[in-house]
Amino acid sequence: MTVIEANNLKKIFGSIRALDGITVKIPEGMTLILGPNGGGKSTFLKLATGVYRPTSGEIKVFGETPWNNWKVKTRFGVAYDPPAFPQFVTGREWLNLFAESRGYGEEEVERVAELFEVKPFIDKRISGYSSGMLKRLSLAQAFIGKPELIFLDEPLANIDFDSMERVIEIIDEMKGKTNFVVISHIWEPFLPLVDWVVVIGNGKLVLSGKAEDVQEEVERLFKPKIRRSKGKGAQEDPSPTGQEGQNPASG
Ligand SMILES: Nc1ncnc2c1ncn2[C@@H]1O[C@H](COP(=O)(O)OP(=O)(O)OP(=O)(O)O)[C@@H](O)[C@H]1O
Repeated sequence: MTVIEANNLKKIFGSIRALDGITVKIPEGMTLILGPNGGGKSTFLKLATGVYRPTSGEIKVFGETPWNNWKVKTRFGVAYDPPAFPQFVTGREWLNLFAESRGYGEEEVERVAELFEVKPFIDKRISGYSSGMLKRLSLAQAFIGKPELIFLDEPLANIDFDSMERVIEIIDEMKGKTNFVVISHIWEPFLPLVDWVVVIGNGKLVLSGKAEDVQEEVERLFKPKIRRSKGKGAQEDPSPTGQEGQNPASG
């Protein structure tokens, strides 16, 4: 089944062609959207979630146009990047309000707060949250009510390693019951879970295909090739302590 379908989708901001005619079908399961900075990934997500209206063309989620469509919006959860919240309420107040708008109560807020370890700071005002806390709050919000589809924009950004593992585990546990569309520059941890990959660059569709079929291409395009300079002062093989030639084990 197709979950998201775009036909010649365009979004233009003044002179910027953020999306320049994307035609793609995203099937059920977990989809990873990749691409260079400024390529149009977040714009695609905001069109899919009804934040933006297409300049031309169309996008459909569950067969419906998300712009101005409150009903279809209740069928998915979203965590945007960067997360945006009102500043002068607490995390709990915000999550309660959001849950209530979807017909859920405080128990559901407790569940997602537990899931993403938001509880230690849930009663503090959001204005005092660190970027990692904001990210965890945004993830908790996206999972309220176990929606049929969850969009996550950079879910691993700004969170510590333990939280990263947790996010991957949670998605793994929910896979099969929930569809995921994830944008992430840190994509390797997701590879074992991914069914479909979409690459958007320069406002255009670069590729779209089954994860197993495009994995090599994705690695070729996005695997970081970091070369260290061998110039003056560079060390071939630094010791973990940084004390070259003073390894206590060597005497
Ligand atoms: N609201 C906006 N107003 C004007 N220009 C915008 C707006 N949103 C995005 N853009 C521009 O559209 C282009 C695509 O941006 P977008 O955020 O979709 O890219 P991205 O692939 O998500 O990038 P990144 O990996 O850096 O997050 C960029 O040139 C960006 O500056």
